[in-house]
Amino acid sequence: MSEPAIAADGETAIGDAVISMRGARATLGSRPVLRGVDLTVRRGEVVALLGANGSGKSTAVRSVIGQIPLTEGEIELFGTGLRRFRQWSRVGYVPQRTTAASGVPATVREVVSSGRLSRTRLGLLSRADRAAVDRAIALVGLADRAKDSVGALSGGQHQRVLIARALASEPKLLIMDEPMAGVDLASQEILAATLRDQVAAGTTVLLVLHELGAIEPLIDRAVVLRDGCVVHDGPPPKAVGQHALPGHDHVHPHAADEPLRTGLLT
Ligand SMILES: Nc1ncnc2c1ncn2[C@@H]1O[C@H](COP(=O)(O)OP(=O)(O)OP(=O)(O)O)[C@@H](O)[C@H]1O
Repeated sequence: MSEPAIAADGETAIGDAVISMRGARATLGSRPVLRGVDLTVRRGEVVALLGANGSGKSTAVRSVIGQIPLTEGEIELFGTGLRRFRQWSRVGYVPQRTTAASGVPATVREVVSSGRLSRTRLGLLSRADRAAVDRAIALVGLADRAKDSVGALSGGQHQRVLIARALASEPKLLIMDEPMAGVDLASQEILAATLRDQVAAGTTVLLVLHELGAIEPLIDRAVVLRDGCVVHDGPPPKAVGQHALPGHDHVHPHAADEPLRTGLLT
């Protein structure tokens, strides 16, 4: 692959790959979970990674951030091979939420501040760092809860804290694993608005989603995985009828003439 062009501001030029995954294979236990995945996300794009339970979505994004090693294939972030990539403050990651609240007795501000550490020297937050933390907390609508323990928050508010933590480093690339899962409607609307602001500011976004829901209008492209392989890479599939209802765990894609088979149903 050719070297990406470098714009005057030192960023990769518009249209260049921020995430480039080629021929990715990964195994968990003895199970091949990624079986040759190609995934490119260009600067400024919002890409949804869709697919049925167990199709490999979380494994793909966790490989992108170096949490799961590939057995074959290559990953580049901002044009740099993952092994040499060090600029983690440019990447915000929101993991799949497993519990409503963590057992750690930390306040909202403490958790969000931890997302800023990659920007600091020796882990000391400057006045500008603290301002960025407060901005991230305000973005997700939790300014009045900054001193509260995260344990006292609802599931949706907890998810907003995790997103504020990812935003605290003012990342150029935001990767979120099912950000809307188990989140109440009010929090979903706040999250959709937060994401809209990030996209408007030019942030590149990769989202693992079960359904497109409130963020559908923001999505440029959808990549659908099935059994660890890409079965669709193109316009987001449209949810129609019953399948547009919240809680429905898959999406029917419909092309003009013939339904597009993404394998989400089987
Ligand atoms: N540690 C592990 N050891 C063995 N298999 C695993 C492990 N972790 C996950 N798996 C399996 O790997 C497959 C892919 O998991 P992954 O979490 O990437 O799927 P997913 O598409 O994100 O699914 P979901 O929508 O349920 O989050 C699943 O079948 C899962 O059971």
